[in-house]
Amino acid sequence: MTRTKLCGLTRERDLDAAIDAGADMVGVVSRVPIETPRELAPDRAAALVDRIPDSVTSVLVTMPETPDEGAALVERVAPDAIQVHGCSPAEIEELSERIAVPVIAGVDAVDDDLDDYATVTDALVLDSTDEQGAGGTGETHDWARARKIVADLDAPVLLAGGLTPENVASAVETVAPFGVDVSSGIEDQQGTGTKDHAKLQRFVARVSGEPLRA
Ligand SMILES: O=C(O)c1ccccc1N[C@@H]1O[C@H](COP(=O)(O)O)[C@@H](O)[C@H]1O
Repeated sequence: MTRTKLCGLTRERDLDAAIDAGADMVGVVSRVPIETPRELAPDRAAALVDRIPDSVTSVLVTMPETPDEGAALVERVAPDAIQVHGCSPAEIEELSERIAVPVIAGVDAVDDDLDDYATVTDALVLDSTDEQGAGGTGETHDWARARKIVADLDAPVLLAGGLTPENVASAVETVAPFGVDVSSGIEDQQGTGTKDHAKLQRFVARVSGEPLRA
């Protein structure tokens, strides 16, 4: 079974739609040093996380400057897992030692040090990142290379980067990841930070291969 993570949720109604659609994981973005419409203040991120039922994994997506900053944000937002972008393996190892929740590393699919991340994290998000390591770019990457990474790495890999309801079934077939992760591809217009509920339902249905829920 391929897990589905729907990310960059900014509104209660989008979060509820993601949960109703059957997402396994849902993500909120907070404290990132880039311009993104998906960024929430920590208290707002905490309020959304508080709404998520135990059956769905809440993921805090962030780009901490230091492990201390990441640990403080986890304490404030109280997610089930933290996804960090732009961190070195050493910083991730230090963060893991300070918190009680799993750490997911957001990494660029073209990097060649992914083994170093796999040894210190609970999972990887294999993404198309910008020069600061941020995701949410809406860009796909080389899925043939991604398939090899998934097969070779000793850690669960979530495939991200430019996934949409239209291409996700093909991505799953080509890459065979542990899970898939989407943000901009289910927005009403790319880059708005608000989700199109029909798109997110279609995305989850295409991953599971099940007919759309009523
Ligand atoms: O979404 C963002 O703005 C963001 C900012 C900083 C770090 C990560 C971010 N998003 C992550 O990007 C992938 C999916 O991106 P997309 O589907 O290509 O838009 C996902 O893991 C988000 O958590």
